[in-house]
Amino acid sequence: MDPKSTDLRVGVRRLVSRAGQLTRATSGSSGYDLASAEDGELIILPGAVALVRTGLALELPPGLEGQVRSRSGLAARSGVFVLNSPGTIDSDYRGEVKVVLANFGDAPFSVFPGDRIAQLVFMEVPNVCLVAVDEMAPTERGAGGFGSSGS
Ligand SMILES: O=c1ccn([C@H]2C[C@H](O)[C@@H](COP(=O)(O)OP(=O)(O)OP(=O)(O)O)O2)c(=O)[nH]1
Ligand SMILES: [Mg+2]
Repeated sequence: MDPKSTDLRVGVRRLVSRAGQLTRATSGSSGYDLASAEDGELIILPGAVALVRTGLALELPPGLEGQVRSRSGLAARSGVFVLNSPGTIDSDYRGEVKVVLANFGDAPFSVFPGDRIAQLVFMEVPNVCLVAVDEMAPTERGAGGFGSSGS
């Protein structure tokens, strides 16, 4: 795809030859699919969690993060999901992107090299200026939370 002048440059480094390419299933997909770069089958037992290698490292520009999100098909069909979804890939991280994959299903789940196990969505992180305050503007919700609006 030809880069447009408005595109944010994201460097992608493949750490191992078996690492997949970051691609989107369709041009309208939000997420780039993350595939397993483990060197063999990985079996995640029911109730277990595995840290799955992607073999990829990213160079994100300041102000951009990567969010590691579950794939709904894996969640709906197998009960397999990204435990910490959305996982945060910090812009200053230069290590390997890994996926914390949990199996909530009732059967062992096999991950083979190249299997698409999660997706990566790029999101802009606004710069904020934190200011200590003693008073806050009142709102209708106030301190209500955790079901305060009813079931
Ligand atoms: O699903 C994830 C979540 C994080 N990371 C990597 C990239 C991220 O920049 C780094 C730190 O993530 P996080 O801040 O969530 O972890 P932490 O427990 O706060 O560790 P740290 O103290 O290193 O920030 O770990 C992943 O590869 N996959
Ligand atoms: Mg952290």
